[in-house]
Amino acid sequence: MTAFEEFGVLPEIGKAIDEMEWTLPTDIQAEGIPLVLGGGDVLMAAETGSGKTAAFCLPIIQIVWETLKDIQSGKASKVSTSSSKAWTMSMIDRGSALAVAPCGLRVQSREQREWHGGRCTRGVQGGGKYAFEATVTDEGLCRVGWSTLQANLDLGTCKNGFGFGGTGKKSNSKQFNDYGEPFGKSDVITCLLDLDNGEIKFFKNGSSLGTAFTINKQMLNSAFFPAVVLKNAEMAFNFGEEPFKFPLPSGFVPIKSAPSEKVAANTNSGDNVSESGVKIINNAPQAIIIEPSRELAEQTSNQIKKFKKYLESPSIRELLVIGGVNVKEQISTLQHTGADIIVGTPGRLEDLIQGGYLLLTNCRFFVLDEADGLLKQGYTELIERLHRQMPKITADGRRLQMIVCSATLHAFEVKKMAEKLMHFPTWVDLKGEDAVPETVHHVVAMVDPQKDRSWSELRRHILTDGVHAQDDVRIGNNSPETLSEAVKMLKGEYCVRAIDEHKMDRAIIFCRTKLDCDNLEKYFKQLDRNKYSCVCLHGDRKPNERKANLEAFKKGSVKFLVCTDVAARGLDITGLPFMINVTLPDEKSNYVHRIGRVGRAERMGLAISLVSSVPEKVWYHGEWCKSRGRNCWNTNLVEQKGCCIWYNELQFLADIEEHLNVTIQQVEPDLKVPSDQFDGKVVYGQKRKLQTTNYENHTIQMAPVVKNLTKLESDAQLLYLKRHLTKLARA
Ligand SMILES: Nc1ncnc2c1ncn2[C@@H]1O[C@H](COP(=O)(O)OP(=O)(O)OP(=O)(O)O)[C@@H](O)[C@H]1O
Repeated sequence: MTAFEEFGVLPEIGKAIDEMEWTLPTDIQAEGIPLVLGGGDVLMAAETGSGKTAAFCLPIIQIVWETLKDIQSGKASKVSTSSSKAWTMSMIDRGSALAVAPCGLRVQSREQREWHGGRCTRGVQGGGKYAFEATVTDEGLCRVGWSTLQANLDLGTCKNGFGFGGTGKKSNSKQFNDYGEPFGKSDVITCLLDLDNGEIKFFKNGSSLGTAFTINKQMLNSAFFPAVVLKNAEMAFNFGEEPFKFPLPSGFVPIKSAPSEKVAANTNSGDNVSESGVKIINNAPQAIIIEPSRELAEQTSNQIKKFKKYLESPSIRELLVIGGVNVKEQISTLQHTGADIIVGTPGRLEDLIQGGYLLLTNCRFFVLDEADGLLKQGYTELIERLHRQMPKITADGRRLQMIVCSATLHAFEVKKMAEKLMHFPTWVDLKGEDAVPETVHHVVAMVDPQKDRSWSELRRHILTDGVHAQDDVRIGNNSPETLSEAVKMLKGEYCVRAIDEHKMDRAIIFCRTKLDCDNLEKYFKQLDRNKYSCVCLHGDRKPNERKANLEAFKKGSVKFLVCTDVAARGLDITGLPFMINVTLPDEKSNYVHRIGRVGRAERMGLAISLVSSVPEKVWYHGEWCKSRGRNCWNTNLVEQKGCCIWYNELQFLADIEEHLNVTIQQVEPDLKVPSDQFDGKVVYGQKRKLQTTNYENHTIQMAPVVKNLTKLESDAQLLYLKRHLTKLARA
């Protein structure tokens, strides 16, 4: 049995892991895998390079495969449907503060400022006349009526919801109009839906209040569900389980007596367990994994391919859904081959979902990798929208599981999102704060153009970004602009010096802008295209070039990868020894991610950040810049409607240090890293020699303890036997 199997992983997956020569799960895997297998929502916060990808991919692959197997063997079709037949208020399709009693026939909200609504587990469609009774059981504000599944839970505030409120108003599409009369505690409201004539009306304590709404023809084909919304109030429902308190007008029946062919399931609530149970639908995957970049999505998809290698009959179909690739191919795969697990970037995923090519009806895993990054990139709404469209209980009765990962999960946005979308999530948080792995040595080198005047004598230097084209920049003038230009020149020199000093033959180099990357690439080529062979990875490069460049770097056919933050997160390049930050990121979490490209999987890495001691004027093309930087040479400051800002790296350094609660070691401009600074024994890119690793030497570490325990157990057993035999002899 492999160590992974002891954590509940299937032997077939264990075999694939064995082939990858992973001996033991990392800490995050040991904690995370059982939690996901157990069915919970999990937030995984662990350092860069600690193996988070496998921590969520392995259990997902396993459950997806087990489900496929169940479907194949016909087990899934035996899923109980008894509860699904009940007419109750949904435990799932409801606002966060709406409590539903276990019987499902009484709801309450004690929220005083906001309205919280809910819908019934069943609805009706396709003609007929139906009714249910709602009784006000406590003081407060109530609105009750009918809505389709597309309607807001806040009944009456969109075109798909029709409500009658206690203040004597009817409401639809936020139009609140006088209707009937007010109602309150102990009043019984009969809600009547006439699908033959397209009418909704209400009775109060048996007296008709007249027609409240007429339903247009288009909407009449939709399924309508009993719905309610409350503000600090309570209501009880009778869908026909009990005799009604007041007689119904002729032709109307209690909704519970609707003929089965007219009954619709509330698919928002997962009460869509059909008699035939789970079905495989080609374009309705079981898992959606969202990644912030194409490269990362591809990497995760490749890992899944490796893990699922020995899972056969049925085999798992995974699909990569990223931009820059022909969408028609993705659509065709979805329609013809199908997909069980989708790994994708947000934009393309959304296109396919909105286009109806990708269905969320069977989705049981919703994974946000690099979640804080996704939220910071502005995908909060998209995530919420997708989450809303996913059934909260799957067709075989399992709850939708949401898994959220990052090395920097300690962000306000993440906590807010988790509170809103996740169901009692468990935090697997190994450090309790954002942290840098021990395997990364990170240092900063000050670039001070006032102390280091070498820039004034440079005969050859990096092409700078041109922000000072309109400024009076010249040697001898110590203006902020001149010093800023000097920093740009010096950074090119320091970067080359760092490479030479550490004899780097493999490094990832981060620049702030795409232009900075291009300029550094040019400079390297100008200096020596073999010694400093490099490729660029940033958003202006074509998808194919990006892919080829990353491949070239991974294969070692070029030494340096010059990139923007597009490559900051998640990229896993085995044994990468060095990383250089030409400019610090303004987002502190990105510092953690950037330096985390080295020091992964227990290998050592060195990260050097060049930090300007003076403010540097840089490009900043915001929404106001029509071309978003392309051929834009507006060197005015943003305050003057331009596209430049003054960048204060010292401040960013202070922010990073405060966030990580560390003082980052400073090195001299010679960029030597004192060997006694760390343990002095490291070879960057290789595993630590003298220290025991967390997982590789685990068995060796544990051996004496296990031996001791075995002896104690055997002693205890002998003692027991001796006593028992003595007792027997005495008897
Ligand atoms: N149990 C294990 N044993 C050995 N190597 C492992 C194990 N788990 C993961 N790895 C390796 O560790 C490296 C980092 O894993 P992964 O990319 O999942 O890290 P991560 O925690 O997601 O990092 P980041 O936060 O940067 O995205 C990969 O090369 C992976 O193959």
